[in-house]
Amino acid sequence: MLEGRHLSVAFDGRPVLDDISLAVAPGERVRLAAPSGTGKTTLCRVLAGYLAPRAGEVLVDGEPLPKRGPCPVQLIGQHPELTLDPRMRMAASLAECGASEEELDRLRELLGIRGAWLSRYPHELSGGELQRFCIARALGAHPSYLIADEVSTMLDAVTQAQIWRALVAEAEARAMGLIFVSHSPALASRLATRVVELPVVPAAVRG
Ligand SMILES: Nc1ncnc2c1ncn2[C@@H]1O[C@H](COP(=O)(O)OP(=O)(O)OP(=O)(O)O)[C@@H](O)[C@H]1O
Repeated sequence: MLEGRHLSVAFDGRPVLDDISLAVAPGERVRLAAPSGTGKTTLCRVLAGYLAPRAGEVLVDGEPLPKRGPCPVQLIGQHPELTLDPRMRMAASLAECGASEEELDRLRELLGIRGAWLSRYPHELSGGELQRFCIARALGAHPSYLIADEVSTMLDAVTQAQIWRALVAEAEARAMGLIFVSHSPALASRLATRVVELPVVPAAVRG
């Protein structure tokens, strides 16, 4: 079980998340829904250990996220170009996730990553091509929970469908919990097994 307990976050003294709790079970596909600017990305970052909340805790099977080693919660964001080291060729970036060669071959096949892309640098690939690498890296780290924050916003419909097919197949095969943010109602209703509505922090609390 992935749990966020009583999470609060403020930026420059302005509360964005106020006492949010949620729990996601293995195999669930939970959509985080809320208006733009409400704190969905912020919550994703907290749940994956990228951002420390000012109050509350994140637990996986009752334990805090590890400080070292592969994180059981992997986050894929909206900006793959910001995630990858611009000085590393894609093959090296992909290998960083620690998966075996056999597993990397399988993930490349699953996500339609072409062999010719491996010797390139990030700036020599399109956003959609880069995103496939980010997804492969996240899956290669064998997370128990995967958070996908608007991962397919920049992709055409065919690529979007291919990537989501792959993500759902992996999630089902591994009983991996999936938390996702998508502004596409059609995609969201097809994928989600549950929807969590994030409350808008009222102005009185925001100050
Ligand atoms: N590092 C930061 N410093 C200051 N404010 C921030 C920071 N990150 C996010 N915010 C603010 O926190 C609020 C929530 O942002 P967040 O990106 O989590 O919203 P969101 O629900 O994901 O929005 P969208 O649907 O538009 O992507 C916004 O008002 C944003 O401007």
